[in-house]
Amino acid sequence: MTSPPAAHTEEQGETLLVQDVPGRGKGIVAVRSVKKGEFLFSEPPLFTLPPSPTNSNILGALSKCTREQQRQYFTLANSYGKQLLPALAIWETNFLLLGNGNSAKIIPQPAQDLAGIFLLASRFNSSCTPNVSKSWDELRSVMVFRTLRDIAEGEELCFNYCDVLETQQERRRVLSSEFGFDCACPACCLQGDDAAESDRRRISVLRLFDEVGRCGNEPTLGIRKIKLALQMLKEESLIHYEASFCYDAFQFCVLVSDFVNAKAWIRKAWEVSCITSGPDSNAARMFKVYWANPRSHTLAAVLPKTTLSGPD
Ligand SMILES: C[S@@+](CC[C@H](N)C(=O)[O-])C[C@H]1O[C@@H](n2cnc3c(N)ncnc32)[C@H](O)[C@@H]1O
Repeated sequence: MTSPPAAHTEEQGETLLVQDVPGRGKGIVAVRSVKKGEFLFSEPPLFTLPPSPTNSNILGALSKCTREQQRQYFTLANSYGKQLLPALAIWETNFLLLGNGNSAKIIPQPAQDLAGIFLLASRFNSSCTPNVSKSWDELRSVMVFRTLRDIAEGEELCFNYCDVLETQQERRRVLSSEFGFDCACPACCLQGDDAAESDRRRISVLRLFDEVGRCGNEPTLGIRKIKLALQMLKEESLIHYEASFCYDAFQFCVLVSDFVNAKAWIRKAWEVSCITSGPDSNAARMFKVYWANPRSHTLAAVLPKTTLSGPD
């Protein structure tokens, strides 16, 4: 029998508590204030399987776990009641893809075709304005959780189960049909003008992603759109995707040999990726290399020289 996988929390001392959260079953709550970008814990999966296993695949994986691990597995939340067999229902309620679900989609995520069960992280509820990021550490085979903003003592810690750049209606539809619950997060509880304004910003950011990608020959326009997207992400308290936009801005700057502003943008991309994925992540490491030497980028000096602008 393998020894029980344990979440690695000792660096933080007493930071988290699993407790009942009104209307959402159990959840994870901060027992002290936590700074933005802090490491919360890392956790190895209890077991991993391809994302759509059968009930017997799951029972097979559980048979290799200790009795205590099996017992803990069957205490996890089940959003499917009797619609599915218990082991499968618990898997469907709690599995996490082994990938970096919420940072810039710049670096390929080789482990995305596997999913896993994490006994502690299964207690994270979902928020569409999350304050926690999760990233899969391929080298150490652990999921790493960090804070995306400053957290007050007593605040619930949540990551997002679905794409935060969708409208409230679409997010609620996905969370209901694919995850089996009605989302009660603050963003999904907005009503009237507030809900419409939040939808408008999130959809605009999604549209700007696409538009920025089509600005290859118009770097000035590209940077203007990036600044607009960053402003809307800030207004939505979504740090997600910031690093990706900053990396795009860096590329516009190197295209036209504006290496001063290129450095400012890639520095910001590095800072954000340290918060969302940690300083040892592939993205943070790549940004650091370009920060040291922006001229090493393959797009350097492809267009006529001009000066753009740096982050606000
Ligand atoms: C992975 S578990 C999270 C921990 C769970 N609350 C528990 O008691 O163990 C997922 C389940 O938590 C509940 N949940 C998570 N996020 C929620 C949210 N934003 N609104 C309402 N329920 C939520 C749903 O029942 C969902 O199926």
